[in-house]
Amino acid sequence: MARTPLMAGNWKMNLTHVEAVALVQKLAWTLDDKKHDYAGVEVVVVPPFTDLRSVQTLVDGDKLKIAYGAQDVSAHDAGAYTGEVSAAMLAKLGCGYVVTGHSERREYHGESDALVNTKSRKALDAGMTPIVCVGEPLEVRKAGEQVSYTLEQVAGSLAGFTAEEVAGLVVAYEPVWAIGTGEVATPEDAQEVCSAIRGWVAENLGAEAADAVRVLYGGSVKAANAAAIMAKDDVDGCLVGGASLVADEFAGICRFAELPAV
Ligand SMILES: O=C(CO)COP(=O)(O)O
Repeated sequence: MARTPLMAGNWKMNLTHVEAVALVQKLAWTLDDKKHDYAGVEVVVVPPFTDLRSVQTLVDGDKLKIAYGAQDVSAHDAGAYTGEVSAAMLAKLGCGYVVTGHSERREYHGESDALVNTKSRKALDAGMTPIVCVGEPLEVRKAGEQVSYTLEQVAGSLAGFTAEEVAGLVVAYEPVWAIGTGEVATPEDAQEVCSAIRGWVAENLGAEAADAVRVLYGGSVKAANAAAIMAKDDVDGCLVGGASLVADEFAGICRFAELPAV
């Protein structure tokens, strides 16, 4: 099965809603200007919560071919949870995606696989696609245990999901040591773990789900290295941090097919 490549820009805690509108406009303009027609690539931006309404208005008003999502979601449906944002609120804003279990949330907010599992379930039940993040810290990589470590996160984060549900979702492999460090994993490093994730899905949920689930790589992706990473069989897209804040750079990543895979 041909999986649609997905390029998602995680803006993290950057850009006001005013800046968000300018960036999405420039991104759309840059992609359209190249007559690229997105070449079958799904382009997604993941701004802070406060930007979502403005991005929705722009995307709907100008009928942009850019999807958007949120960086997190509450594990609760509604009620006395000060500061949290529910899946229903995000769905109402037209979010197609929700990032769950980003390593920054796992690290700074103590998010466990069980919590990531609940949040992913909330996103899915509200009709959005979770982008479930997994990946090992440097010590684990140094010990050569990146595959078993990451698969344990996958197993915990996806526990209880059916084969049909997993077929439709996205798993992002983001080795923590490659995030924001300029230290990009080699395409072979990315392929090793992305293929192990697909293998885990095959073993636990069947070949059909494994064939359909999209597995992204994230960590210091730029236009200059995207094509080589995307050339790997089990990498279906990228979750991009810093480079997604610059329209030309992110557009370059989305147009990876036109660039040499060096
Ligand atoms: O964490 C990331 C995306 O979610 C990766 O961030 P960088 O692309 O800035 O390394």
